[in-house]
Amino acid sequence: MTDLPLSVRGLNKKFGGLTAVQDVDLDLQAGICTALVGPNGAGKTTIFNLITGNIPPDAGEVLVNGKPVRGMVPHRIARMGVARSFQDLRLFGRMSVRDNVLAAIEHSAWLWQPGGGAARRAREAAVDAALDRTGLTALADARAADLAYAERKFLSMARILATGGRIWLLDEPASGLDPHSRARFVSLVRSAVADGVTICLIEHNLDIVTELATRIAFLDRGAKLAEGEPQAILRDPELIGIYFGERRT
Ligand SMILES: Nc1ncnc2c1ncn2[C@@H]1O[C@H](COP(=O)(O)OP(=O)(O)OP(=O)(O)O)[C@@H](O)[C@H]1O
Repeated sequence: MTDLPLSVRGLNKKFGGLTAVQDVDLDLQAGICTALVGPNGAGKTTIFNLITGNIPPDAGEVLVNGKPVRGMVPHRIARMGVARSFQDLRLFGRMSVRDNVLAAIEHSAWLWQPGGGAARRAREAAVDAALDRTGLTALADARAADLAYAERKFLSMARILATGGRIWLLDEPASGLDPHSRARFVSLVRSAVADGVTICLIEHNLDIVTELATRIAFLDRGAKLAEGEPQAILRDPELIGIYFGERRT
């Protein structure tokens, strides 16, 4: 057993003959940002999918606050405080910005309760706070499909914020952002970390990784090759060679 917010032990996943995740151990330490770094196809998103119950592992265990989650459906794991974003965002395009955030709460959060004025006010307050922190208040009534690219990315962050989850799994949340939006994103994540949120970040931009991550787990072809402080990992010539495509034999 462990007191860590999130721990992964001996995780394995094959898709047909392809080993996507191989014997991965990973500990997310409380209140820091841990980055998963590795080339395309290294298994990073699959690890998120295994943690959140979106796909079942072939072997291994995921512990949330020390509790095994094997066999639980995704919304149950989300209610334990695990909030995630997807590369493809998965917004409801025809719904308003506000309703997108509300839907995230109602599907996954511990704030959700079936009824009652107090519960409804708590949900509305959580939505308002999330829109405020992501700079989307003025767009609350816009359709998600009508948002600009960066605004959609921030909407995805607002959905996470509103759940009140204390463990965030962020899958390339800053990809494609312009420099101004990227700086806003970095400051949003920093303030969450300062609030004690535990974050696991999949990110290809190593500048953002350096800015946000206290630890890096480096993956390649499903296996964790190294874990440590960013300075150590990002200065390792072998890992950097793998990252930029100089394949090992
Ligand atoms: N549902 C699936 N069915 C079959 N193969 C899959 C499935 N999901 C992922 N894979 C394969 O598993 C491997 C790991 O994929 P994954 O998306 O986890 O990598 P990644 O490190 O997140 O890559 P990227 O940085 O490109 O997003 C890849 O070879 C991918 O094609």
